[in-house]
Parts: sequence; structure tokens; C-alpha cells
Amino acid sequence: MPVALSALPALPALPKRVKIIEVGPRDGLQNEPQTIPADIKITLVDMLTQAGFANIEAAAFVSPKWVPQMATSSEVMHGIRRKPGTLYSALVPNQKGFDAALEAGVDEIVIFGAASEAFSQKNINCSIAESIARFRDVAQAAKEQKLRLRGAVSCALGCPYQGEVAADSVADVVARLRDLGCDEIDIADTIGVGTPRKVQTIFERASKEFPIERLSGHFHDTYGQALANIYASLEVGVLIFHASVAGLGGCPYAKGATGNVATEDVLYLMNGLGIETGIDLAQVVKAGQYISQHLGRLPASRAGNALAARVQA
Ligand SMILES: CC(C)(COP(=O)([O-])OP(=O)([O-])OC[C@H]1O[C@@H](n2cnc3c(N)ncnc32)[C@H](O)[C@@H]1OP(=O)([O-])[O-])[C@@H](O)C(=O)NCCC(=O)NCCSC(=O)C[C@@](C)(O)CC(=O)[O-]
Repeated sequence: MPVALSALPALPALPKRVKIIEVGPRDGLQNEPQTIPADIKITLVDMLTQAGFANIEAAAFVSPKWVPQMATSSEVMHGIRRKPGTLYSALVPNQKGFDAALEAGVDEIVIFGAASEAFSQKNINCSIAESIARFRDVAQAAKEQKLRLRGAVSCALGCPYQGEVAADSVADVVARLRDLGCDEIDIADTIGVGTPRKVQTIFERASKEFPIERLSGHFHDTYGQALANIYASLEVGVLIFHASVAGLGGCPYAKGATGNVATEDVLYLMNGLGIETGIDLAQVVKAGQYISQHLGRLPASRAGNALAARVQA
């Protein structure tokens, strides 16, 4: 017997506005096997800037031996047309990366740790404790230069090497990044294994260490759960989400992990819910088509492909 809509309990209130951080140029492209010329990356960042993102993760100043695709980061940062008010972020693992990021004019430094020891070793070649010690100098340098500082917690919903990750382990890394002075902290589902209730549990536990308004959801869509996880995060008060144009991506140290949730899909969801983002979906669709054409494949965004087909019809 179906239940009348009016008899159902009221849904939790949703926010009126969220911030979407576009991570396609970094997380999206870092794992592409073909070398992507800097000018293509620059055009992509410029198109995303025009679409209205307040924050774009454009680069990573990491070892080119570990992630060759990011070797053009300095060229990219020097080549983009910056819009006043837009923050351009970059991943920085150590002092060498910080010096290069500073020279390239990065606005926001992203230090990236993990809630899993095994992933920390594979990704940045050190333990969680060692990573925090390395990040301390980077964090201090960022503060001295008055740069924004963001921290990422990979494998917050599960690890490709160790499997389950405890909510307390996530909260512990969140607390350590908070103590380094992070302005924002990302809860990252690196391999896309999270499901809505688990996501809510992790955010609720993490928010005991750091304000929920400054925690963000970084969801990969490997198991098709990303949009459901975003909705579940909205219900518990998360206001910042990461997304990747055309669903680009995958982490080089998380085998089989697919891209981040597609930005076009997230914007379509937010528009439908009446939640403001300040971003022009039609322009993001064009940016997704631009980069996908260069990569020789269709965008991995359901909404993006549907909207593009409507324009062509
Ligand atoms: C952390 C290190 C450097 C340690 O790497 P290492 O090999 O232990 O470090 P090292 O200090 O021994 O240096 C080795 C070589 O790299 C050079 N080097 C050292 N640092 C830099 C630097 N900053 N920039 C340029 N070069 C650098 C250094 O100069 C040296 O060169 P050599 O003397 O052999 O010619 C390395 O493991 C690394 O770069 N890892 C990066 C891994 C990475 O980028 N992973 C993907 C991003 S994380 C991610 O995607 C997850 C996230 C954030 O999206 C959220 C999610 O979804 O989970």
C-alpha cells in the first residue's frame, strides 16, 4: 500500500547555497596516460574560470617521477587568465613543492594526507605521522605567505589496500590537519566505496573535530554512489563539494578508482534542488566536451551528455 506523500516525515532542510570546487584540471587529469600539453590544460582552466567557479584545483607540485602528468603545473599556473576573486589551488607534499607553488602564484595550498597507513605509504611514501610532520613546515610557510591552506583526508570511506577505515581514524587525521591551521578539510572517498549512511556517520564524527561548514565532500563515483552521498552530506550540513568536469579522473595510487563525480551532474542536482552555486552549467558542459574531445572520448557525465544532445538536436 503506497504511503501518501503528506504522511511522510519532513525531510531535513537543505542549504540555500553550496560551494563547488572544480578539481578536474588536477585530480581529473593527473592519471591520464597520454601527456596532455599545458596549453590544453590552460584552456580548460580558463573555460572553468569563465563558468563561474570560485575555486579551481589547477595544479599539483609533486614529484614528476611519481605523477608525470602534473609536471607542467608551473606552466599551467603561469598561463591561465586569472579572474579576481577566483582561488586557484594546488597540491603540495613538501617544502620543494611549496617553493614551486609560491613562485607560480598559487592562492591555496593543499596538503594531502590519508586515514589509512597503507595508502599514505603508497601515495606519498611515508607514514601518516611522518606526513603530518612534513606538512607542518608547509603549513607554516603558507601561513607566513598569507595563503589559504586546505587539508585532504584520502581513504576516508575505505582503502584499496587495507579495506575498512574507522571513523575515529578519519577524525584523528582531521584533528591533526586542524592543528596545522587548515582553513578547510576534505573528506575524500578515494575509491568511491562509501554509501549514504556511512558518509553521514563519517561527517558527524569528523565534525566533532572541525566545523561541518568547513568540511568538504570529495567523492569518486566508482560504485555509482557519489550523487547519493552528496545528497546525504547535504542532509547533515555539508556545504562544500568537489567535482570534476566530465567526470575526469582516478588516483594513480588507487587502482581501478574512477573519476570524481561529474561536475555537470552535481550542478544539475543542485539546480533541481534550488541550491545556488553561482556556476553556469551550460558553460561547464562546453568545457567537458572540450577536454573529452581532446582525450578522444565522451564525457563521463550523464547530465552533461544529455544537455549537449539537447543543444545539438
Ligand atoms: C611526496 C613525494 C615527493 C615523496 O617522494 P620520495 O621519493 O619519497 O621523495 P624524495 O624526497 O626522496 O624525492 C625523490 C625525488 O623527487 C623529487 N621531488 C620531491 N618532492 C618534489 C616536489 N614537490 N616537486 C618536484 N620534485 C620533487 C626530489 O627532488 C627527488 O628527485 P631526484 O633527486 O631523485 O632527482 C612523492 O611521493 C610524491 O610526489 N607523491 C605525490 C603523489 C600524488 O600526487 N598522488 C596523487 C594525488 S593524491 C590524490 O589524488 C588524492 C586526493 C587528494 O585527490 C583525494 C582523494 O581522492 O583521495
